Amino acid sequence: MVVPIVGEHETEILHAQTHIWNHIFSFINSMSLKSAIQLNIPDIIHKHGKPMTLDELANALSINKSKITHLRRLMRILIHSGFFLKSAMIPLEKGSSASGEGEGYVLAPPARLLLKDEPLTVTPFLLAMLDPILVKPWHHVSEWFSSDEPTPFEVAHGRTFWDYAGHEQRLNHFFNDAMASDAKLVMSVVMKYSKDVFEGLNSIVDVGGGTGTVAKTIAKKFPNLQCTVFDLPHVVEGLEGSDNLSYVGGDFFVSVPLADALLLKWILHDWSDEESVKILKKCKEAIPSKEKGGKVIIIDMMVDNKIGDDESIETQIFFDMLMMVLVTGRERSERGWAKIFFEAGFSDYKVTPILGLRSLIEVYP
Ligand SMILES: C[S@@+](CC[C@H](N)C(=O)[O-])C[C@H]1O[C@@H](n2cnc3c(N)ncnc32)[C@H](O)[C@@H]1O
Repeated sequence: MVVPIVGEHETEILHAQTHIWNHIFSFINSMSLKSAIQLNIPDIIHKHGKPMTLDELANALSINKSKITHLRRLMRILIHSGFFLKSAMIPLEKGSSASGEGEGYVLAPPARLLLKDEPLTVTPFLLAMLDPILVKPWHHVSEWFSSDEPTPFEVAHGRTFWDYAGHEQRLNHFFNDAMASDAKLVMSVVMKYSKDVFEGLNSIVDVGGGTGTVAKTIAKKFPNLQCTVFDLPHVVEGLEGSDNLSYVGGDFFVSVPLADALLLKWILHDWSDEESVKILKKCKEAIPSKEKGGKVIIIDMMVDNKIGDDESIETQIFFDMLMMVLVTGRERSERGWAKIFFEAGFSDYKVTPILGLRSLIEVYP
């Protein structure tokens, strides 16, 4: 143990400085990960099939030779943040310019979800959330607190997120791709553990269903169930349905297509309580009574402070801040959810916590 040679007061100050530095530079974790994805590092190491030396990685990346030692520094932070491991391997060949440690890089378990060909990849979500369009509003949060604008996004870009996505094709595409990638992961779990929520229905509308990843999964598993994807016109424009899948453009503040059940995945966390109650009231108008099987199925976060582990708590708080900065929404506790359900005239709900930080909530008229 190193005996401190400064007093208690100075030790405290120096600790405080480290804590602040650590927070100042937290973005370096996200940006380093983004660089690795853009360089295709997880896929290259995965395809290599065995531990990959720095030299082999540098060759495969065709980076400028003068950058090899910098690549090692990038890999070091990614090892520290748990995306790669170094495993002991064959000794280095003579003349190698690698670090001399005789080890190669392999993927750590979370990096598997960053592979491009992995069906449940999170890469499109990562690239979307760290795109300059979505990062810029974070520079305007303090200014937003003293402005009349509803969101920092509007301070930064002069219009709402949804309006911007309707006019800027690049944002529309990368955001829809991000949502589709998340929808695949979520549906893989829902179809395995909660498929029964769709049993007995004749029709379902995926409200704000994006480009239809969720609805396509349901339509395939339930060929007799009529599935409709309902979203803003610019999102569903030009998309082709199939026998039991169709696309409808519209605005859920105006009306929602009629169906036995409605699905709202990652919708209500985008909106304030007041706006969410309006959407839920439109949903209630579109479904039959509880006795006739009418229900709204919500897939969204239910904040639980007793969740226990620090990473989960911090991730819930990150999402709540994200909703504050990009849109007018929030993440809700069970109490927050119950409040908007009852205000919109629903009578009961059932929570199935099968999706990690998110839950499947059935809400009955
Ligand atoms: C966070 S995304 C969720 C997409 C999809 N449900 C998913 O989880 O993969 C929110 C969706 O709501 C749609 N949306 C926003 N405002 C809308 C409105 N007024 N009427 C219909 N859809 C809307 C967006 O276009 C977007 O596809």
